[in-house]
Amino acid sequence: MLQAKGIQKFYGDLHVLKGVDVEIFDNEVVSIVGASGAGKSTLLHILGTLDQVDQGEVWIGDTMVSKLKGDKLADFRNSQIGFIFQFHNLLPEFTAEENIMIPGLIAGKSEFALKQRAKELAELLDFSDRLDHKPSEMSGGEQQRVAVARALINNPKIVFADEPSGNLDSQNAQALHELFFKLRDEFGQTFVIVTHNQELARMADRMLTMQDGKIIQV
Ligand SMILES: Nc1ncnc2c1ncn2[C@@H]1O[C@H](COP(=O)(O)OP(=O)(O)OP(=O)(O)O)[C@@H](O)[C@H]1O
Repeated sequence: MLQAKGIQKFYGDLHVLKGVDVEIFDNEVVSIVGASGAGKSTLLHILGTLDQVDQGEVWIGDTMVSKLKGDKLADFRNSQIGFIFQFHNLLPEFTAEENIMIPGLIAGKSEFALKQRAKELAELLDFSDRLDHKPSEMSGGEQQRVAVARALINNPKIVFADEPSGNLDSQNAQALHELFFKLRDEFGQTFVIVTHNQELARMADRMLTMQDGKIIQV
C-alpha cells in the first residue's frame, strides 16, 4: 500500500501542494485528474520518489520513501517502482530489447534472465517482432509499449504513469489503457496514472481529483 500524509511542496514562493493525504491500495488502478497547474505531475513525482517533499511523509509498504536518499533511494526506486511518461524517453541508439533491459542491468540482474523477461514482455505487449528495432524504426504506439515493458522489467510493485497516452492517437491510446488493466490482472501491479484522457480516468478503479494543490475528491 502507498500512503502519503500532509504533503506540501513549494517551488520558490509558489505553494504547489497544500497538504495532500492519499492512500492507494495494492492492485488498484487509480487516476489523478484536474485542471492544468493543479499539481498532478508534482504529486506523481513525489509519490514516485522522483521529487522531494517539503513537508509530509510518503510510505510505500513499510518504507518511508520520503526519507530515503542516495543509493538506498536509487535501489528502492529501481526495484520497486516503474515509470511511464508521455514521451517514452527511450534511448535512440539502443534497440527495443536493450532499452527494456537497462533498468534490470542497473539492478545487477543477469543478461540471460533479462533477455528472457524482455521476450516474455514483448510477447505480452505484442511487439515481439520489433525487439531488434531502434525507437526511430518503430511507431508511436510500439515505442510506448516498449516503454511499458521497460517500466515492468524489474517487476515493480507500483507503476506511475504521467499522461501515458498523451502522445498517441485514440486507437493506440485505447490499446494502451486496456493493457494497464491486463497487466494489473496478470501481475497484480498497482497503477497510478495522471491523465487528461477522460475515458482512461473513468476506467480506473478510483479517480482522484486535484484542484489548486489539494485532492478535492477521492
Ligand atoms: N520545477 C518547477 N519549478 C517551478 N515551478 C514548477 C515546477 N514544476 C511545476 N511547477 C509549477 O507548479 C504548478 C503545478 O505543476 P504540475 O506540473 O504539477 O501541474 P499539473 O496539474 O500536472 O499540470 P498539467 O495538467 O498542465 O501537466 C504549476 O504552476 C507549474 O508551473
